[in-house]
Amino acid sequence: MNNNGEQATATAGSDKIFDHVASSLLPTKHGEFRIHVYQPIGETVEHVAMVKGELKDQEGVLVRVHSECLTGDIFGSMRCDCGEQLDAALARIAEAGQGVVVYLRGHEGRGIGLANKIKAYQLQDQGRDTVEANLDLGLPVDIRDYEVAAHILGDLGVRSIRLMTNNPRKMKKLADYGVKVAERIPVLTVHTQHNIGYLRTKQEKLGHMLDFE
Ligand SMILES: Nc1nc2c(ncn2[C@@H]2O[C@H](COP(=O)(O)OP(=O)(O)OP(=O)(O)O)[C@@H](O)[C@H]2O)c(=O)[nH]1
Ligand SMILES: [Zn+2]
Repeated sequence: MNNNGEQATATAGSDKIFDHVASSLLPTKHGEFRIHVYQPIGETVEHVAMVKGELKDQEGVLVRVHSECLTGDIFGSMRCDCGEQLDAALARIAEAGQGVVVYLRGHEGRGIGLANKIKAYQLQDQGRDTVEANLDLGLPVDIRDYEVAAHILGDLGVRSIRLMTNNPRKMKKLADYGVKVAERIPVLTVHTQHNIGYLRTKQEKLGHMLDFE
């Protein structure tokens, strides 16, 4: 489907990697968006693009590529800043009148899944940081891939993006998949006693650009 909900097929070159399976208007507390659902070929996971305004052939489109975080996005967990970042991104896009949040399912826990993330939280309560906890579980620190996000942006027709992120790895991966990242826009959220350790580890071990002591 294109931005107006008409049927289309997502391809990059000749390699079709997903079906664009559904699209509808979606009124939200940030105003009206169009929601698009994408399903990778042969998978059951459903990714989402929340689109505001016309994106086709546009330069410098505001984009948030957001990794699913059930605890933060849905339940308002204060262990991380995901929910706050998602809300801030939707608000900023609404204010600009144009942009998209690409919401990546299957990215939970930086790719290790919900149960493993919760196991990691338990280890964090025993003093490990977010990186050490994954390693203690015998799991990689971050196995997220952004190819599908790049294809979704291609399907929406954006020419270049202003990416709302603090994560340089995400920027590089998207660029490696052919997305023209014109600018990075920091997504700064409030530090609390609950998330300060998580944010500090992101800054010190994962290279996130977070400007605090
Ligand atoms: N394994 C693990 N994953 C976590 C933890 N806290 C949050 N996450 C996951 O981390 C993902 C969010 O990634 P982050 O590294 O926080 O941020 P980012 O999206 O890479 O970068 P930004 O664009 O700057 O937000 C979500 O999928 C969360 O479920 C944790 O303690 N352990
Ligand atoms: Zn989170």
